[in-house]
Amino acid sequence: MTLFRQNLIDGEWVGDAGSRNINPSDTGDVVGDYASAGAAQAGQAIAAAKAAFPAWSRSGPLARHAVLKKASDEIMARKDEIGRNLAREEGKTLAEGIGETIRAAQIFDFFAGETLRLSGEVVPSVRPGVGVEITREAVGVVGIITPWNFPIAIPAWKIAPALAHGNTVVFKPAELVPESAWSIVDILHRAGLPKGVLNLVMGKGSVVGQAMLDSPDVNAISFTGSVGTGKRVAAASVEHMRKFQLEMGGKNPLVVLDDADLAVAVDCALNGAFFSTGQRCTASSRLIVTDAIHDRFVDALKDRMGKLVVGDALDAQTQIGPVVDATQLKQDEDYIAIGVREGATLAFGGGRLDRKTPGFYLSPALLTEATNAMRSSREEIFGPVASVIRVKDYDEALAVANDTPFGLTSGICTSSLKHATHFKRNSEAGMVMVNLPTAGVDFHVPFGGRKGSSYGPREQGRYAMEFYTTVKTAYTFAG
Ligand SMILES: NC(=O)C1=CN([C@@H]2O[C@H](COP(=O)(O)OP(=O)(O)OC[C@H]3O[C@@H](n4cnc5c(N)ncnc54)[C@H](OP(=O)(O)O)[C@@H]3O)[C@@H](O)[C@H]2O)C=CC1
Ligand SMILES: O=C(O)CCC(=O)C(=O)O
Repeated sequence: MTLFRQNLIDGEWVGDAGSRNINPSDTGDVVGDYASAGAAQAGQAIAAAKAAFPAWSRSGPLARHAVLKKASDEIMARKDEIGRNLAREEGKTLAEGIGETIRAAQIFDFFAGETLRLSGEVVPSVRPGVGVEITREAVGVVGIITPWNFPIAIPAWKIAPALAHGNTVVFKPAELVPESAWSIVDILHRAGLPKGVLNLVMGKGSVVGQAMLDSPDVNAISFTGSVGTGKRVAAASVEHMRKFQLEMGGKNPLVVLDDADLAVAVDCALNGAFFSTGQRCTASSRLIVTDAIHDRFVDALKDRMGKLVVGDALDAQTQIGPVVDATQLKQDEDYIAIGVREGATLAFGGGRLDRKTPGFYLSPALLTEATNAMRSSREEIFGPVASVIRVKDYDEALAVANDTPFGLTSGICTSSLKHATHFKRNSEAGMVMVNLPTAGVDFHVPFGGRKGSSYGPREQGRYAMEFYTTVKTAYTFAG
């Protein structure tokens, strides 16, 4: 019998089956059927969150700590099962799926701790006899809209701080990956959240997401996804004068200098560009390589790419799973063709692969002799495709790295302290890596970028409080 999952609205599981979840490694495998909310149900979820807000925002830290800690413990205890489901619905490998599930458990644990670390300030006024208190309050109803590429970690790093700081939530996950989203909502619900505090509205972005954008009762929206949808979130949020936070694309550079350790550089490129099938906003899609190491780097990278095992995400041997769906596969292929038309050389991969099961398998692709002006070097591809751009020296590498509309992550492989230090200071990115892949970040420190990649306060770690709280300054005349 096919699994069927419903939406959670005001503490009740509701809705008829409306959308089917398919395994991208085997399109004949149905993960389950899922409710698909309409605008009316989105409205009910928002109303429930609004009604639940006064009590939840006044609940003490211990009540919030208990729920978040319990959720963390259950996610960790069920990491293999939840991680396997994640790999089955999204297509990242079993190891990546389990790793991401562990990361979600760690995030809930971190924010359980945050509930006990909340603090304010008491400062003397410039006026005698007056005291000033600076406190943080919950924002209200937070709309959370998430993408398909990190089906459990991204919902976790938005939902956990929202709840920890006393907000109520309306959560709309990506339609492609509802099982992971459903699992964490089910776990949090059973962990003891009062009704209405967390509402799940699976459904189409153009319907459910849009209803959230259009509602005056949604006080803040945290969004991760494409630049196009991010701009819609921004425009609608300005209209309603609400807080909003956007995490969007990247065109992240990995600079490889002549003095780099070749093995480290190739590891960083392979991991950053192709792991998770390149479907990370932090992926290294531009490999900017100085002249003297260029040919050795390309040869060594091609050699390693040739050994990558591309296959069914649930097969323990697989290193690169399938692309998430047919639309994304076509986008990847289109960009490879665009790169070649613009003059790059397809030095490795780029073709569809046949495997035992029908799936969206693409051989990781390397474009060489690329320039930074090519569309394939400027626009986010979001697949296992990287371009190598040859430069003469560090100065040119830095200029090319910064010449992009995006600014999420950047990386440099070098043994020079001088260049590493200069790059950390001068890279126009929110996160900078030295001798590390551009993708794969810690869960307890700020995450976010500059320019077209991000808007609003940082996510994750203590810095998340900036978005999920609002500051109040209170003056008291005590005589
Ligand atoms: N920065 C990142 O981490 C990500 C970047 N991307 C980029 O975006 C491209 C397209 O991916 P895609 O999944 O279509 O990205 P979208 O921006 O369309 O999707 C992200 C989320 O927004 C929702 N959404 C869609 N339309 C609206 C709307 N009008 N109002 C409110 N919410 C809406 C989606 O719902 P639903 O999909 O369920 O309809 C999903 O939950 C990728 O190829 C990649 O380049 C994609 C994912 C993550
Ligand atoms: O690289 C990471 O660890 C996180 C990437 C991410 O958040 C994303 O691709 O949306």
